[in-house]
Amino acid sequence: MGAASCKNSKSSEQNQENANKKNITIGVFGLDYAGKTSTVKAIEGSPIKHAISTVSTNTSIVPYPVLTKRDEKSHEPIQIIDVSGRRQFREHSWPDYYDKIHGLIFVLDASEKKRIIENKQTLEDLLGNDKLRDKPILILANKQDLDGAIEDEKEIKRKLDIDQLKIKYKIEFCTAIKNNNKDDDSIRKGFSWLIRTIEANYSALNARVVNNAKGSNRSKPIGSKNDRKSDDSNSEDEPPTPPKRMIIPPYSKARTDFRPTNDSNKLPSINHAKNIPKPSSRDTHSEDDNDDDVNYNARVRARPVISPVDNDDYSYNRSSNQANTTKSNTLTKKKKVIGPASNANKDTSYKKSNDNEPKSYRVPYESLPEDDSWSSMKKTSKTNDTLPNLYSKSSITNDATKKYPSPLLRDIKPNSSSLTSKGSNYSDNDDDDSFSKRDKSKSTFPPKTRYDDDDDSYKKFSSSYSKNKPPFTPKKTTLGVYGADDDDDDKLNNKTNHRPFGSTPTKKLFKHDEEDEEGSDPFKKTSLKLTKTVDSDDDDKKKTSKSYLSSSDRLNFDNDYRRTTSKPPISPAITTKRSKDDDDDDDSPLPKPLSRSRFPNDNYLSTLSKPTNRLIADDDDDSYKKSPSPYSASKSLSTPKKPTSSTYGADNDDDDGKYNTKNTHRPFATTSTTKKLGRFDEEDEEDDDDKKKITKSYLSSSDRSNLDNDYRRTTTKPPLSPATTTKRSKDNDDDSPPSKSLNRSLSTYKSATTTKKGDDDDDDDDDDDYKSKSNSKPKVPLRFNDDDDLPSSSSKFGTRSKYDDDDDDNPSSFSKPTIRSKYGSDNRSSSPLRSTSISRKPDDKASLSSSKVNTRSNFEDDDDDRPPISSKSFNRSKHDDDNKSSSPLNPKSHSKFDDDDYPSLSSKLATQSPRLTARSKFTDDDYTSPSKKNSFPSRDDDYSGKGGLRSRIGNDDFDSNKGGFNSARVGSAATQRFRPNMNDDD
Ligand SMILES: Nc1nc2c(ncn2[C@@H]2O[C@H](COP(=O)(O)OP(=O)(O)OP(=O)(O)O)[C@@H](O)[C@H]2O)c(=O)[nH]1
Ligand SMILES: [Mg+2]
Repeated sequence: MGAASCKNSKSSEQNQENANKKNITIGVFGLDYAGKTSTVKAIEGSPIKHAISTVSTNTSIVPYPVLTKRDEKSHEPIQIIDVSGRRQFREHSWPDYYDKIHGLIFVLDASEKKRIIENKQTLEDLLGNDKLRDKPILILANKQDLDGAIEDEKEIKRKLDIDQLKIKYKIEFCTAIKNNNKDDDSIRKGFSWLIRTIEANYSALNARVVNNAKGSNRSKPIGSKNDRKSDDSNSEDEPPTPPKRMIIPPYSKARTDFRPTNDSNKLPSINHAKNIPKPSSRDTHSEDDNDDDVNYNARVRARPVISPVDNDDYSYNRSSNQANTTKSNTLTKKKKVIGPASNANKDTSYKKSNDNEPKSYRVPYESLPEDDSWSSMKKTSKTNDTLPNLYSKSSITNDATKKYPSPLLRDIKPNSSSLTSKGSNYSDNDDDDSFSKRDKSKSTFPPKTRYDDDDDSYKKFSSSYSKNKPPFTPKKTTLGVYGADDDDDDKLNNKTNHRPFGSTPTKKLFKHDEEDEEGSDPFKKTSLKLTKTVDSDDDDKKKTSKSYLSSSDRLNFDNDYRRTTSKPPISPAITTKRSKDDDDDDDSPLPKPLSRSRFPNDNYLSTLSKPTNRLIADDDDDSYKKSPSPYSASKSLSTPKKPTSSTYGADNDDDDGKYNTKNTHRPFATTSTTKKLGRFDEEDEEDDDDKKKITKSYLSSSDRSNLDNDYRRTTTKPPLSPATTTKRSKDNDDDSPPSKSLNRSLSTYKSATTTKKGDDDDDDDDDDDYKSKSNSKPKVPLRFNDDDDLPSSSSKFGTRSKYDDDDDDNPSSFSKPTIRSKYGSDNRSSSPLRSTSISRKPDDKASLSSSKVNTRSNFEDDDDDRPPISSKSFNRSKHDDDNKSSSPLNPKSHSKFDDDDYPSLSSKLATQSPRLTARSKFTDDDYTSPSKKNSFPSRDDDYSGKGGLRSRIGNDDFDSNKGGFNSARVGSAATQRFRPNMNDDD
């Protein structure tokens, strides 16, 4: 009896423990380059010095920040979803995770004041989303180590307009990266707060998560083993089935079907470029997608990339956007591209793609360790998450679910937990404290942190928890282990010292696009693959990362590509140029002075100097000119984005109901974490119009970049003469009807000008830029006024205009036009040289990916992001983008997140040499003067950019960074170089 009772009590105790276990999922959001990934690494206990831009989504499992071993037992590890901050991801991928997370972390680059408005809007969108309503949020003002970083909490609150935020939030000032052995404990402190807060409200929060999961057809909580298992089997053997509920956006009808019904679990989420073969879909996701107009030919030939999922997402977004915002312009086109052909063949295509793909690629996918037990998690494997891509039908801003009034306005339900009642959850309570602490720590750097105590252990630990997907199962919730007291942080920290957040290897799912041009079937080219990479060592990772981070490394990659390329570069000039850029070019007799990454614009100059323009050579040029721009239509459809929180309706409490409903309509569909846009069917080539559409819609920056790469390989034709390019740009001005987009852009320009007249400072900049382009004058745009005082013109274009200020901050860039132009064009120019014929070697990437760093993104960035140099694309990006933003018809249509905003630098530079020049100058400065920001140049305001032209310009820089450079970002270091120091201006 005694034994039995003891046993019973023990089992009951275990049951209780299990019941108490909470599966918590945290989403990490923020603009690109904010430091999200770095933050996650820090939470994992393995801070890194250089992070690589995330292409899709990474899922990490970190140990619960426990105080005691018992706590450890009683808690499930925490799943952290690290998403890409790129605009397209923000719009299309982020919403997929909103209903799966219990809380979120918003990371912003506090040193990048130029993007503060963008941060504000992004945060606003997040908090305004019904799915995130009342979910606690930790706001991390990152990069405090950089000069000019906002250190004042009040200032942050004011700039982010969260003073009145009713939800539970906390602001922490942190430095996510390793900073000279100075550990910043604020991240973990904030994280602990977040977890505690979630636990305090776990029942309600988890109910929403679970309900949402159930609501979806494949409703299964994230990490559900069984589900994943079944899903996997399906994914392997069965063709994807269309999502049950599809919203067909006007332009993307054909495509919508195409999305696989796989569960998020089953579908691989894509992460870092390292796992993805060069031609991979990353491009599609790149922010630069806006430049879709870019060469259709290049795309089709060089690299068909498409993920059905992505397309679908876009379509979804688009539909939603149409209702509310202007964001989804390019997306629709993309859908078209994929369209019918894809539908017809989709099932078979999938299979084909799988069959055709190299086994090596398939293996990782098959071997997805979904069922890995916890022990397996401890393996040092690093995998990208398999997080599900839910169908996000709404963009961040446009989410249909956003019915609720701005979080700022709404009240929060009282939390049952003591914590809540205590109010500790609210940032106010902790803010001062934390802030003061932070200051202290700052002054007394390095502050003592648990890292300090147990660096070794924690480091070791970091990888131990990696798991592809945690076997999360919703369990009965109880009050958080943590007391109401927020002060637990210290304890937690202490604890954590001994038990640092284990890093979790992430599974990386990616779609592998075969470059088989043979296959007309787009699907054929696209395949979803799950790659599991095993990271043995943090050190190794670091090493790898370092190796890749350098621009030279990128160059190497490029070189590798080139080597792979069967065709030699066409023009010696180009070769020279290239050789210059690429350190690795053994073949090139020329010296390797600078890394391309550093001087993105080099190509540009070279291009100019070169007689021929690749774009011209393209067969599609004519068509492109003639082709109507579907884009414009889509744009016209787009509606101005909701500007502020005020827009949000009154607070609704129906979350659950809505949630469920939503879920029903939006089942977890997707799989691949990464959504990739841009899919090219060779069949499409037949139709010029289609081509055009496709090009526009699909040419994300990444795609463009890819195209570029492909281009280089394949392109046999020399680039057009600079004169031609210039002419083109001029033509645009002249109202020459090259394309609707151009016309539009033109009109936009005009309208912008008209509207702006008198606003030389802000809006005129755009015009100036435009003019300058045509004139080839590197004129420094007036637009670069400081931030916040945007003139009315800015308002026209939306919030972005506000960011114009930032640009102004970088006047120096203009002063250095020459340099910039020089470097800016590198990517492009090089691209044409490359011949498409060379199929990308997955191996290349694989090899790269082998580096445990998040190199994947790097690779993709490098190769893929490079936009093709086609003049079309340039013109288009420029004009289209501008048009959108500045279109008089849709004055506000320009959503801050428009893809256009991220036109590929190269594209713009190519065609708009004059403008580019000005731009380039700007960019160059940024690039050239990284010193301003400790080699962490802040990004241009371009993002935020003035709504209209200006933003584009700025964006262009960005794009170049992302598309060209970003894509090229091999390592964070390289990235840093690329990133313009806009902050410096401030
Ligand atoms: N100086 C400094 N640099 C940082 C800090 N945190 C991140 N970085 C750098 O900023 C760059 C971007 O960091 P990531 O962690 O990749 O940023 P992210 O938000 O994940 O960016 P995406 O994945 O592109 O969305 C990298 O070069 C990092 O090394 C910081 O606290 N201080
Ligand atoms: Mg990242």
